[in-house]
Amino acid sequence: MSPARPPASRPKAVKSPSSPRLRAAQALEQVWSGKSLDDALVLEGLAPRDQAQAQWLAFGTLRWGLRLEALLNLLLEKPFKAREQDLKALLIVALYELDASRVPEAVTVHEYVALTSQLGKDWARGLANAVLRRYLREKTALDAKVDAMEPAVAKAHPAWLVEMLQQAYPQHWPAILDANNAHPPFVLRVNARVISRDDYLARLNEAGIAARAHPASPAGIELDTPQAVESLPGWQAGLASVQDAAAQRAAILLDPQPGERVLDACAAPGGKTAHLLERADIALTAVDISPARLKRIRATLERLKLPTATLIAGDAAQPDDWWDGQLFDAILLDAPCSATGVIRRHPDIKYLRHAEDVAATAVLQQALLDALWALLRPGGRLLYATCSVLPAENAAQIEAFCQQHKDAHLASTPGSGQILPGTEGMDGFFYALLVREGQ
Ligand SMILES: C[S@@+](CC[C@H](N)C(=O)[O-])C[C@H]1O[C@@H](n2cnc3c(N)ncnc32)[C@H](O)[C@@H]1O
Repeated sequence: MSPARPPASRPKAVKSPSSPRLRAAQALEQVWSGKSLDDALVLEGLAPRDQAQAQWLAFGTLRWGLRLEALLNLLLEKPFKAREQDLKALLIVALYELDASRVPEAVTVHEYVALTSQLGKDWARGLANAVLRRYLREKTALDAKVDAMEPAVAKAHPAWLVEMLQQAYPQHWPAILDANNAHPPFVLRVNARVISRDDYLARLNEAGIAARAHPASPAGIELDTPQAVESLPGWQAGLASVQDAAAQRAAILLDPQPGERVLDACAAPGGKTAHLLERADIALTAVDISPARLKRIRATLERLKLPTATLIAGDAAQPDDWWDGQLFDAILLDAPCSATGVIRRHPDIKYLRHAEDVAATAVLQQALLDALWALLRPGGRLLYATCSVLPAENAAQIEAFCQQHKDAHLASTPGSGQILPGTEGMDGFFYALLVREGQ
């Protein structure tokens, strides 16, 4: 009698797969469970080309995932079980790639079918093959079916956000959804301390990088295609930074004057801190609650060769813990917010934010405003900023603040107010410049 054969070993899923497609699928699965895309997408160990593909797939899949999930449901006889979320994520990435890439479809299907084995799910090869081939056969009809579903599904947004946008912008909400699904432009801010915009445009031109002056920001330059920052002329010498034109408005609106004491209250990673220092010689204090993020400010100021600022890890809503008691001439409060204005840059927001977060964030913003107002000298100005499009965090927040603080006056400065995503190519932002009455 021959000895009993050992049971056939089941293939095991690979932890850090070499396939960029699997890395994107893993990232999607982790964002579903609450991780940010920055933390979820692991690029280590991939060649630069594969890193770019993993990023392209992860961003595209998160941008359109809520729609692709509905599409996948139309293709399945029964939904995936909890232990099959890895397979579900892989098929959603596959549907995105089949729709968005120019790789021959048969090759793409073949690749994804093979990847089911790397998940340790050989049994799913037939299923993946059938689902993806049926999608290709019935694409037009299936896409039309999803187009006809409610806007939250067809335009891939969470239903709560669509409802809030419809309420706030009864005319404009469809354009906001479209802008959130568009690819963001790659925008630079030229360091005005060391080079003019025209001269930096000439440097880009010499380097063969197509770019033009941004119409919405005096220091802004928009590139035709995104670039690795290290390949930009004078990057290490601090000639330029990456920053959307809407974010570039903060320093312009606060307009720091030489010698002023300025507080940047929620400062990390420091894009606006640096811009303030590029515009004037000021005594700047930058506070952020996250010590890890505060380190990034230091690195940014060093690269840009800017004068030092006082950097403090602290809670801006509890100034007694860190304030030296001297009033500020100007304060920037770039408050934590829903980030609903920058979804085109951070599509994971569609999964990570929830309706109840908006009210909770508004409470935090109010506490920050109240605490910081007491630090402003009479006649001084506080610029309140968010990258949100929701009135509860913006206009309604400021209206309530002005009602409760009779010494607060809302300045009607051009360029302030609500910027909707896509307006003049910008991210969605909100600015309110408050002046404290008195001398
Ligand atoms: C919108 S981001 C600021 C972006 C920054 N101004 C820039 O331009 O690079 C908000 C920041 O607020 C910080 N933050 C959140 N709650 C805070 C608090 N209570 N006190 C101070 N900082 C806080 C977060 O760590 C985050 O870095």
